[in-house]
Amino acid sequence: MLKVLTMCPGLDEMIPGAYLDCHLMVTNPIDYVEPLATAGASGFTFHVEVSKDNWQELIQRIKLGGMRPGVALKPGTPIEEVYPLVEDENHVEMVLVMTVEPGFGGQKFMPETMDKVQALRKKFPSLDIEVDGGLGASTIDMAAAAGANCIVAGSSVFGAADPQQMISVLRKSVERAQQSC
Ligand SMILES: O=C(CO)[C@H](O)[C@H](O)COP(=O)(O)O
Repeated sequence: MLKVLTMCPGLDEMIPGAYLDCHLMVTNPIDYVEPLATAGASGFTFHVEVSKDNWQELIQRIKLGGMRPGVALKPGTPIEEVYPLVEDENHVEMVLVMTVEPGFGGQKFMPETMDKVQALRKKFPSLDIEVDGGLGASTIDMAAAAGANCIVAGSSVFGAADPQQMISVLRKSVERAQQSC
């Protein structure tokens, strides 16, 4: 069980123009909508596993807070669980397919999660699909080919001798995959 929570009000002003993509691995995401809106978050991604009863209200509140709603799912959660949230009139704008168990950086990419990315891309050709966990030079092509277009990368970028070059490797892989569609 993780207990660490850090909010940084005014982050948007400290890094002007940055897209602040906030993924909440918490039990009650609705409690954090207002604090994150105040902190200047751009995107608010909640977990489908804890939002079965209130995702419609959550999406509405996130939008009212001026943020972009996204939904995340853990490796063991079937992809079908997010379909209603993408298909609803008031829908999420991004799906985050976790490619490791949520919790910590530095874990090993789970290739079996790519079936979910593929299914999602086939059903929703223009949806933003994010992947998070173990993404780096040796795994990015798999994720990009499956249809992911938003990449969360920690260890591979911050541990690289040249972080900018690593970001470019990740970006080019996604661009190549998109061109070959
Ligand atoms: O927090 C995470 C899991 O909950 C992520 O996997 C993390 O942010 C990305 O780290 P890495 O690229 O090292 O896997």
